[in-house]
Amino acid sequence: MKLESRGLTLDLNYPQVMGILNVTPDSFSDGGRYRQIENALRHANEMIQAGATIIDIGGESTRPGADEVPTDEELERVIPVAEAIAKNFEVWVSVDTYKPEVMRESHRVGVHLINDIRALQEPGALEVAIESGLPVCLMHMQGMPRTMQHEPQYTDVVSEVDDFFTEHITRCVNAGMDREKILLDPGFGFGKNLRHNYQLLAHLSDFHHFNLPLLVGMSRKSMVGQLLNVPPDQRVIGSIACATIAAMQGAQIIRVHDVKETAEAMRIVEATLSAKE
Ligand SMILES: Cn1cnc2c(O)nc(N)nc21
Repeated sequence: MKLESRGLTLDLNYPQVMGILNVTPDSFSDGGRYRQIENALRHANEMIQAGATIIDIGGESTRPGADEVPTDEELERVIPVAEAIAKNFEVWVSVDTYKPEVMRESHRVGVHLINDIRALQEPGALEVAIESGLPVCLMHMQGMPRTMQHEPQYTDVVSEVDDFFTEHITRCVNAGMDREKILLDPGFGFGKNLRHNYQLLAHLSDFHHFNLPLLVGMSRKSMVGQLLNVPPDQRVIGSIACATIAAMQGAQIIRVHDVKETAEAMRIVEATLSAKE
C-alpha cells in the first residue's frame, strides 16, 4: 500500500513514524515568534534525523479539557512553521486541524496531509479538503475535547468506531473525495475510557477490511499513564509497547513524541513481519 501527495510517496508496507510538533504557546514558550519557528525547525530536524517520515504540526491542543483556539491565532502559529518545514526538508508535512481556513492555507504553503480529529465534520472542511486534493486522516472522537472524557459510553466500541468509519468514508466519497485519499484513525483517548482504548488496540486489525491506511496515536496518553501511574514524560516504554502492538497488527502510521525510540522498535516489527511471509 502506498500514499502519494505532491510528488512524495509513503511506502505503507512498513510502519511509518509521524513525529508530533506542537506549536501551542506552552510547547515553545521561550522567546517570540521567530524563536518559535527556529525552535520548531530544530525539533522537526531532530525528529527527521531520528527516523520520522511525517511531521504533524498542531496549533490547538487536543488534550482532554482543552479549549478551542481562534482561527487567526491557529493560522499564525501553524502556517509559518508548516511552510518552513515544507521548504527546508524532504519530509511529509501534516497539519493537525479541523478548521477549513487552516486546511486551505496549509495546502497553499505545501502541506502534504490533513490530520482532522473531527473527521471533516466542521462546516466547509470537506469541501476545502476535496478542493485541495490532499490525503486526509479521518479520526473517530466521541464528543469534543473539552468534555469527551466525562463518562464515555459505548455498546461495543469497536463496532461503533467501525460504523463511524463507514459513515464518513461514504459521506466523503459521495461528496467527491477520492477514496484512496482517506486514512482512518480510531482516536485513542478521544472519548474513550481505559477499557475502550485497549479494546480498540486489541481489535485494531479488524479495521483493515476498509483497505485504507490506519493511523494511530497512543503516545504518552492516559491509556499508558493509568496503567503505569507515571507522568507523561515517563511513558516512553509504555508508548513503545502500544506502538509495537499496533504495528504488529499492521497499523501503517504511528503518531509519537519519542521518534528515535519508536523508529527503533519499528525496525524490530519490520524484521518480524517480513519473517512471517
Ligand atoms: C492531534 N492528535 C492527538 N492525538 C491524535 C491521534 O491519536 N490521532 C490523530 N490522527 N491525531 C491526534
